[in-house]
Amino acid sequence: MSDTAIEADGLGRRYRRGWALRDCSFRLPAGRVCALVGPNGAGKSTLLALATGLLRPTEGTVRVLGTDPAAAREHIAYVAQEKPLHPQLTVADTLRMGRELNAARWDDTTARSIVAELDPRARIRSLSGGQRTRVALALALGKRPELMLLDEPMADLDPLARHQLMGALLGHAHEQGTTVVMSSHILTELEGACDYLLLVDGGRIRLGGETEDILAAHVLLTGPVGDLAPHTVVESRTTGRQLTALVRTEGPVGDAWQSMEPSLEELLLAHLRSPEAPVLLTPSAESREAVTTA
Ligand SMILES: Nc1ncnc2c1ncn2[C@@H]1O[C@H](COP(=O)(O)OP(=O)(O)OP(=O)(O)O)[C@@H](O)[C@H]1O
Repeated sequence: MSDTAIEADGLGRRYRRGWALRDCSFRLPAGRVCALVGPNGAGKSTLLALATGLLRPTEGTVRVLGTDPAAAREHIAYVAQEKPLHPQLTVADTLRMGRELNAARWDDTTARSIVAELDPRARIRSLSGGQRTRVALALALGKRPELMLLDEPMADLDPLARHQLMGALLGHAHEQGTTVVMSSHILTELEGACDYLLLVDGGRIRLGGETEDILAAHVLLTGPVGDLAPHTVVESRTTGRQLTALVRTEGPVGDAWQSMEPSLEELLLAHLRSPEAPVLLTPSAESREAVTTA
């Protein structure tokens, strides 16, 4: 089993109207639960589709579980944003199809538990968006994949269902050592769930690495307006004579400043408001290809 779930090197994808993703080099170690965040149109779905092998790169490479994405497909479960399922099949037929397609590994107990509250005779076309999500997640978990790629999986679930399914997903991932990549716009939901982070913005990776290490590399400073050197300023705001700034520290912070660790939401929002802030990849998130060829 590879110790790397995804490794991208100079990865790019162009559509007719321009680049959706460009110059992406990063590594996602295996066994992590990774939040994939970024604004609308940032390139998150494109990155996930490239990792499944459903899209081909225009430039660069992506390797998944140590091999070509197409060769790894059997070990990948992908839940696309639009949750494509066969509308005319029933819930029970859909799970049966999952079992037949993945006979060697199928986890029927988990798959059934995810859809336990649905009528097995109900046709997919008659289900609500959130109910379809349940079926799509049941298929994904039933497959016992090594890598789950989930594109906004929780977006149309009610808060209770979201809580329950997130718990089931994380419990399963923990038990099986599955790597999970989950795109989402709900930052507070990701905070407790994900131990790894990829921030994509404008088709490029802006932050990558262990959530804890990325948070620890930043502080929120409040103090008198003044020079913040040698620290790297991600974002700063002045109110009268008071300055509030999110910085990457380059040494001790002077006594004049009050410092606080930012929340994940504060950190991400500051980076999204400051596209010029330098990229930060922790050592584990650096592509080995890029490192060895640099
Ligand atoms: N099939 C396509 N044809 C042409 N352009 C596309 C296609 N798919 C995506 N794009 C463009 O590529 C860019 C990235 O889109 P993508 O769907 O990857 O973003 P995203 O981060 O997943 O967005 P969202 O959060 O809104 O789902 C956007 O500018 C989008 O318009």
